[in-house]
Amino acid sequence: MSDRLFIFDTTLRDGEQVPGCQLNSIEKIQVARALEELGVDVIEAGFPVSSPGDFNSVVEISKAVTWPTICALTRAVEKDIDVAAEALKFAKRGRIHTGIGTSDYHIRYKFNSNQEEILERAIAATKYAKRYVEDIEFYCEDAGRTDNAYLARVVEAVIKAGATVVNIPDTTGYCLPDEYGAKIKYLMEHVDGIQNAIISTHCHNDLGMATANTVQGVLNGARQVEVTINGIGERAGNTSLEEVAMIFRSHKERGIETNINTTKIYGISRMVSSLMNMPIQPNKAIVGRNAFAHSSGIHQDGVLKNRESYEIIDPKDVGIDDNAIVLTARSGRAALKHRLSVLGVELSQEKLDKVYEEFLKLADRKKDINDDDVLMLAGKDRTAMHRIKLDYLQVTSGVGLQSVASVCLDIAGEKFEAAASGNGPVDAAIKAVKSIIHRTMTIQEFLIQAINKGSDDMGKVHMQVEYDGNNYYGFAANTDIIAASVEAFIDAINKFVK
Ligand SMILES: CC(=O)SCCNC(=O)CCNC(=O)[C@H](O)C(C)(C)COP(=O)(O)OP(=O)(O)OC[C@H]1O[C@@H](n2cnc3c(N)ncnc32)[C@H](O)[C@@H]1OP(=O)(O)O
Ligand SMILES: CC(C)C(=O)C(=O)O
Ligand SMILES: [Mg+2]
Repeated sequence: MSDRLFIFDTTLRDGEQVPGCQLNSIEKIQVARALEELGVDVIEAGFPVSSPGDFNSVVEISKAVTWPTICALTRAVEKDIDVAAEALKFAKRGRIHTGIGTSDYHIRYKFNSNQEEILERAIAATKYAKRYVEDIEFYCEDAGRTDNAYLARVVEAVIKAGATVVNIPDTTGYCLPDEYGAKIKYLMEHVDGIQNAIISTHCHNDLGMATANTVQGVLNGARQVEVTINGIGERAGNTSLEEVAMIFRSHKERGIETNINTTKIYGISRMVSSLMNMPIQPNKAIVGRNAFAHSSGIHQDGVLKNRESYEIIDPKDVGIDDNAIVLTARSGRAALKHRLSVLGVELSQEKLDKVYEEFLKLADRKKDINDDDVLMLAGKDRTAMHRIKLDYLQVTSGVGLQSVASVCLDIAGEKFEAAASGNGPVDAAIKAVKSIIHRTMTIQEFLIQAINKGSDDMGKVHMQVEYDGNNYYGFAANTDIIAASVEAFIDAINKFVK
């Protein structure tokens, strides 16, 4: 029998506290709907007393979302609780999340108070919130640095006062995993009435231990975890939802189940990153660009033989189409052969060895080896299937001269000629091609690179052409860089002229 772990997402509250990550109501609704689809149990939608905008977002999210509980944060202050209750009035299931700092740091310096007074304020706030909604969560802020015996007294008192969930935040990310786990265990064993409430974790990542602490909390009895997409949150962030969901999915033997549809993880991760303008570090677990990318030969060989040699998660389980075999100077023949085979090229071992030698020379100079590079090294003519081909090109250019180009295109076996002048030889040749093709196309990017050193070098051209609202990519390599430019342009055109 598995135990159900409730997922409380606070991307829109703790996550949104991060400088530069503020969202407007429309964006918050978009994220809230995606969280609902992902299968979270609770969405912490905001801190309504903090501003009219945040109040309005909680109202609108409450209307937009159907089944997850909508939670609003407050201080242990009556006005905050009144405003939160008002903001939650459209929620099908509303929760008020109130609380106060319980560590000596908070009691002495933030509140200039003492433990008994804080205990009274905690009870009063819980009772006050209970007048509005049944579901009350109480947070003991800085519980990570709160003495366990006092913490147990507060937890017991707020459960008696009506709290349905008690949150034990490691607000400053200070705890070690065994220490945090022991804290939860202590509460499970010492609080009278603990069975009447769910214990929640809320861990920050200041020492990079948010996820480890959360897991220890769960293994010692917590049944709700407070998490964010991509681990976004105050300072170094919160525990990331995707990590917790995948940890318990990967370790079924621990008997913990969530309602998360993990195949939605990657999509919402990208959405949050782009709406909040918060890039994801490439090596971020589960959702980083490199999380399923293999770039060294021994790993690539192992993965190609059996994915599980180097992958503990199937990328499809988190909504990523496939893993990536990235070709670099650390790749071996197995990876090169695989990429060529995906591109429809099969080589004998002898030819593969030769191409591999050239590949290594190129990869030492160029970090990113793409399909076009690989095909070029294998000596494959990518243009064989093209409908439009460059038949001939003649250009006059020089200092003090107007550049003029004449081109002839072979379009499905028929020849078309044109000439044009331009601002340089490439411009003249491109204009001549355009006068034959008659479509509105714009060159968005144009990159010329040398492959080797020396004046007899091949020039490689990458071009991005915009047509009818879409971007098409063209590539060509030639010792004549003007010819390479025109060929790259024609390569891009062949992608939309069928
Ligand atoms: C750990 C966390 O993430 S907690 C959530 C953090 N999020 C936020 O703070 C965002 C929203 N905050 C806000 O919009 C504002 O801070 C408000 C509206 C809550 C309060 O604004 P102000 O009235 O101007 O107070 P200010 O922010 O300067 O100071 C906070 C006050 O709340 C008190 N306070 C802080 N936490 C609590 C609490 N849990 N319960 C009761 N009082 C609290 C502080 O002691 C301080 O009171 P004081 O001025 O009497 O010393
Ligand atoms: C408001 C509380 C739950 C919080 O965010 C924290 O303690 O980190
Ligand atoms: Mg927090």
